[in-house]
Amino acid sequence: MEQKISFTKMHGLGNCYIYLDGITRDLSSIESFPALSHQVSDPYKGIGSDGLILILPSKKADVRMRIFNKDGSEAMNCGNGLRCVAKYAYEHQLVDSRQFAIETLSGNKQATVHLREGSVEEVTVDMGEPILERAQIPVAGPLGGQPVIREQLTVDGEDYAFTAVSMGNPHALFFVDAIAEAPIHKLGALLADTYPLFPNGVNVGFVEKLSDHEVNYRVWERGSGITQACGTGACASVVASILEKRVAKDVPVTVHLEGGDLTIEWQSESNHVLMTGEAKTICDGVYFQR
Ligand SMILES: N[C@H](CCC[C@H](N)C(=O)O)C(=O)O
Repeated sequence: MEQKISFTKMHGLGNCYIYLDGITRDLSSIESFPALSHQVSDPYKGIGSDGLILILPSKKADVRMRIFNKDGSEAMNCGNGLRCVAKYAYEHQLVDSRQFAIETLSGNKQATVHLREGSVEEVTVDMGEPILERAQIPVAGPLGGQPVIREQLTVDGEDYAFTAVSMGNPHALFFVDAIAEAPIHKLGALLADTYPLFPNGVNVGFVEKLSDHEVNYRVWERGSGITQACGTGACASVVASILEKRVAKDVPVTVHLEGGDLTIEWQSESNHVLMTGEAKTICDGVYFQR
């Protein structure tokens, strides 16, 4: 039986999701969110997106975000999604302040978001602490709390080095001399979803340092493939750049992504990572699920 599902399509730097409001609407008639994410993400038979995001009531924070990739897998966090949830919740009066907390599945439990004064399209998110312990990211291999910094990886006879960071979701960062030459298709397709070294899969990122406060970053996302932008990945790219001593802490770094720029800062005092960038609404609509 067909059911009509109201949605809002939003993006952060071109990383677009279908957002369902589970606070003012009842989503209990939807049988499977993973299946719905796969359906709506299809650009020809669905709406076209990088996945599905639910805005839900929370017992621990002001609102709760759940995020599903194109392939239906549920992720622990989504930076671009957090900025768009912040915009949606404020504009739809689901919260009564420009600053509030959003619960995610991330180990950091919740992110604090702040809509910049005078704007509903510029959001700063306190993403909490990066997770660097190998087993927590997770990366397979010797147990222990050591961070994974410039670990060697040989693929088809080619040697690579990566640094691994979790922002609640796992990222492997490869530094390249020129982002245009990053082996994003080769390593993305191989590592993102079923490679044994990454038991939960991994978002595969490529970073080119441009200056002490500027990097280029591109990504093949776990569960969604190449996207225009990845907020948690941009955070991970700056953390990895600092771990590899390419840039310094406490410096706002401009991360240039395919879809635009984010400003990321890893602060020494709090050990938290701050992310600032846009959040845009594309359209409201009704999806006919069959
Ligand atoms: N594909 C990611 C989730 C989406 C993250 C990204 N779109 C962001 O903005 O952080 C994962 O499976 O961990």
